[in-house]
Amino acid sequence: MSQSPSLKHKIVVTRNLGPDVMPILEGRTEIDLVVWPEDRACDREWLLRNATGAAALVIMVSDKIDAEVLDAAGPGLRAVSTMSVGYEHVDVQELAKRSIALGYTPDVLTEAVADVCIMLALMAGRNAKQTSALVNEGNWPQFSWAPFLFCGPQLSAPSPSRQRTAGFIGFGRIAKATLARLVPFGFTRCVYGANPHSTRQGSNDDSDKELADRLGLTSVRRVDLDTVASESDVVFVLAPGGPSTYHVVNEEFLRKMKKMGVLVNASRGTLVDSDALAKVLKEGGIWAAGLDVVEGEPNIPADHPLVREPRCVILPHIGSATNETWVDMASLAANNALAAALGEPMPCALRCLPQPATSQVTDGTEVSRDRTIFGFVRQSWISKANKQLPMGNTCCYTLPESAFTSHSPDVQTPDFGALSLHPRGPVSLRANHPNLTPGQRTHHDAVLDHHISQA
Ligand SMILES: O=CC(=O)O
Repeated sequence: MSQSPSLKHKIVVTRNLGPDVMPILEGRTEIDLVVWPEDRACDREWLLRNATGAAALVIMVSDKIDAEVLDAAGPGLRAVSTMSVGYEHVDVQELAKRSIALGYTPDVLTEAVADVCIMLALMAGRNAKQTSALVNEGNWPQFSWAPFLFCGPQLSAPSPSRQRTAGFIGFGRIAKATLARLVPFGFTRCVYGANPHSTRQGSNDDSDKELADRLGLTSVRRVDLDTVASESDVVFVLAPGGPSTYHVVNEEFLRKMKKMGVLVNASRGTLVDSDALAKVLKEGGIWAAGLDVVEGEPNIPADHPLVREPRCVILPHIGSATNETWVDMASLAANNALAAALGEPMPCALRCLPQPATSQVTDGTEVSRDRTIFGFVRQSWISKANKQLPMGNTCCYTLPESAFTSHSPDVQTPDFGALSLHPRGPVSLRANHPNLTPGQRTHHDAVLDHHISQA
């Protein structure tokens, strides 16, 4: 049966996802697809205008999603789907308040970003910026084979007695994939820390030991940030952005690093204080820095203090930019949006946020406060349902408090501690839909639509 246009689910996409991926959304008769038509970052005004009535938004890191956009979209918005693993550009608390889910794209980019971490460590340590510039400027003849000119610290251990230590701020999937790449370079030790505001203390000795054994390392240790700074030959910054990690790499941290140390940041620019880094580089406090991200990007002018530092290699946030990975990320972002719009569970949703696409119907007893994320009900649906649903059996929906008070192991951020805005406990609804049986997972809007059409 063909659907009338007004019943179609609107998906707004802020950047054309290319010929390999757009067909996932194009040609779906149930979808009203609206795509930003230009080959540049989407204008906010366009997004505000076009978001109206959307069931899902597919967005890029360059799109800021806040209350204004969510207001513009209206109560039908079920999910925001970002083509990224990071989501600092999305106001997750605002999403949580409105029970809007967030789709994102972890895992598929892990290897590509880990590759770039190694590339940046090598480029920064080995003077790639200055040396390639002199070739590009036609100055090779002046510098040919001057002894020690452009020497830098060797990434690989030059001998077994000179062991290398890798340091990480943030120790999630990308950090571990980067660490694995460092083993053939002769790195034998790893120290890692989260951020100074984290409430999580101490190592998980078992998993650290298991990782060390698996990779053939002498040790993997969770330590404080001072130790990460002082013991590491290369410090990799691979933690989520946001207020809790803002400027964790500040002048104090940098001053504790080894003079031959290299700093690599492939996560978010806000974790590193750019002015402090420029100052410490200029004064020789550390050897070099390799950055895929800079605070304030993409508006980094040519006279930015870090751009002017000869041993600061800067890439324009291309950590995940391989053909394979971007197709995978774009496909996942499109599939997340499609699933949410159709009322199905997203293939990859942020676990700390409500999952409005599905809910667990119980027999009326409170679902235990376990880690399940099913069962959270959209506030808009509850009020709509209370008005419109006939009364009958009781369905309870529970809020998993733990989802808001503990951190997802995926994201390792304490920001979610702040998401305690939802512990409003189980919500009871009365409905007499014949298909609502205890334990069943169903889709709110589908049930509601059914009721309305039966009424
Ligand atoms: O930075 C890129 C991402 O978050 O995917």
